[in-house]
Amino acid sequence: MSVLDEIIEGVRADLAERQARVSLDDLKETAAKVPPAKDGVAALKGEGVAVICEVKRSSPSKGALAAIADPAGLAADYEAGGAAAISVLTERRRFGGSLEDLAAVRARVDLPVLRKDFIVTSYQLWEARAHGADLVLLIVAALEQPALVSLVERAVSLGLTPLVEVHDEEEVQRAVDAGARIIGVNARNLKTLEVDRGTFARVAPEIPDDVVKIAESGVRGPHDLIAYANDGADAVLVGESLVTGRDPRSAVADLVAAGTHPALRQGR
Ligand SMILES: O=C(O)c1ccccc1NCC(=O)[C@H](O)[C@H](O)COP(=O)(O)O
Repeated sequence: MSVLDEIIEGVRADLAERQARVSLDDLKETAAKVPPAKDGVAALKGEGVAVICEVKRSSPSKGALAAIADPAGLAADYEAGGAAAISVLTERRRFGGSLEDLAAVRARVDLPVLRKDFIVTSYQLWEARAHGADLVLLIVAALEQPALVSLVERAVSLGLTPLVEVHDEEEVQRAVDAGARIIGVNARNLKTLEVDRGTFARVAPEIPDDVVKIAESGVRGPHDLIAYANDGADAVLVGESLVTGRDPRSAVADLVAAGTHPALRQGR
């Protein structure tokens, strides 16, 4: 069984518990009271390279990263540093996240918030909306094509912006066919967990011009952002280096400064 399969097995078990506790009707009722979702595409397609900052306590590849007792406080620091959006890992077993983290972050920041999880059913989309998410991650490698198409459509119908994650050229085609307007190329191989920063440069040319391109994983600092930007990234998604650093706010500010530097614009 691959790491991805193992993660999804755990996600399904946790999901079954939540579904037994909270009916879909109740979730829909809660979602109806939440303010409308913010436009994820608009937030990520600005002048410079947008920086999406992640709330990430642990990971399958690295184990424990940071305790993050106050995820909303961390998100507020990210916002003050100039983040374009906040990614909240809500998977519990491997990443130490929760829907409570998502709701807390939503209540604290004005930025678009991404529910980053392993979404396999529309129930999880309703959960995302009910807890205030604006965007949701859909991983092509985790979904058969009919399920991907239906989750993209359902997400959009709920006002959510899907960020569709790919790892190779074939998955780009599937994401485009499913109607993705934002595609994230994850440099982390979900079978080996190794990060290959060259993945974005190989895969991004297959993504149509009108689709927002996000480089995910492996950003250690401004030099990695600049490399991804030179390969065509509209945005980067950063977790580990921010949560393990001493000053997340200034680390984000450094990334944002690099992403808006005039010299970068000339080459794009
Ligand atoms: O981070 C992992 O080990 C991981 C393993 C398996 C599936 C997903 C995983 N991470 C999710 C992400 O995509 C990253 O959290 C995100 O791109 C940020 O990456 P990084 O800046 O390298 O923490």
